[in-house]
Amino acid sequence: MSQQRHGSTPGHVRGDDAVQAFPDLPEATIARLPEYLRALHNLGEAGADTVSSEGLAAAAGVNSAKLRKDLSHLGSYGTRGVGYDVTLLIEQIEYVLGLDQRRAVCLVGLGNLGHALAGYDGFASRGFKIVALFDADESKVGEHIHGLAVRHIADLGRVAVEEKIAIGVIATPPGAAQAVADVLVDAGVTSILNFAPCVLSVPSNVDVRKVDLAIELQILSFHEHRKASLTALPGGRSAATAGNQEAVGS
Ligand SMILES: NC(=O)c1ccc[n+]([C@@H]2O[C@H](COP(=O)([O-])OP(=O)(O)OC[C@H]3O[C@@H](n4cnc5c(N)ncnc54)[C@H](O)[C@@H]3O)[C@@H](O)[C@H]2O)c1
Repeated sequence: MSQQRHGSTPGHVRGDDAVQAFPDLPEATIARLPEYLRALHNLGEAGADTVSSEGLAAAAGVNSAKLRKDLSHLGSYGTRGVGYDVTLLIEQIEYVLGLDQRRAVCLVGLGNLGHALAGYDGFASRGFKIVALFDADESKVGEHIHGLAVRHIADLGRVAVEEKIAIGVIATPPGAAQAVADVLVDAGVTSILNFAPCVLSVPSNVDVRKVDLAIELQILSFHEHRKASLTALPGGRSAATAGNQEAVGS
């Protein structure tokens, strides 16, 4: 997943109180915090009270030096010989990510992808509630998907205010995505997750994150290409010993 930046202050993520409280938090660290959180939740569910930096790094798929540096930005250093308190660290990361407040999400475009996203449990279990669905196709309006009725995109402005929508997810064809982004922005939504393969133009106070699985596949294709050229080198140097793991979205 990539982030579109806006405005005259590159690197500054706007509209997020938690991040404003940590102005020096590097973007790459922010991107890894959800990985740590997921690993910590799994460890907590497995009964762990504490975890070493090596244990947490392995569970999150990063190296432990990077993890310690990331967590030091939050003022979290763990206890020598004991490690990090799992519950405390979960609370701390949730606070930084602003997950202590439940954020209402709307989804625009209820085609193949939109249907799958609307039924995805992973949003609710991680603190995001899809409160409204919108589409421009009259034949879809009124359809119930996982308990929510699809509304017409023309109602988005009113519903966004009523439901205090914080984040808009775009799952329309790329040709419609800019118009949908404009509607979201006019409705006061300042965070957009864009699944359409296009660049959106938005005001400087709006944050856009883009998800494009095809780009991730292209990056993997590059690694395949590189591995093939390395094994073809004289001496057959293989890259297979140094696997790289990067979360989709980082
Ligand atoms: N990010 C990814 O990895 C990924 C993966 C698959 C698809 N996609 C993208 O997601 C988008 C949706 O794909 P899909 O297969 O679900 O398409 P789809 O054609 O099945 O669905 C698109 C939906 O958007 C609605 N729509 C069109 N214009 C609209 C508008 N102005 N306002 C509101 N709704 C509108 C349509 O009525 C339809 O229901 C596409 O842009 C596609 O390229 C991204």
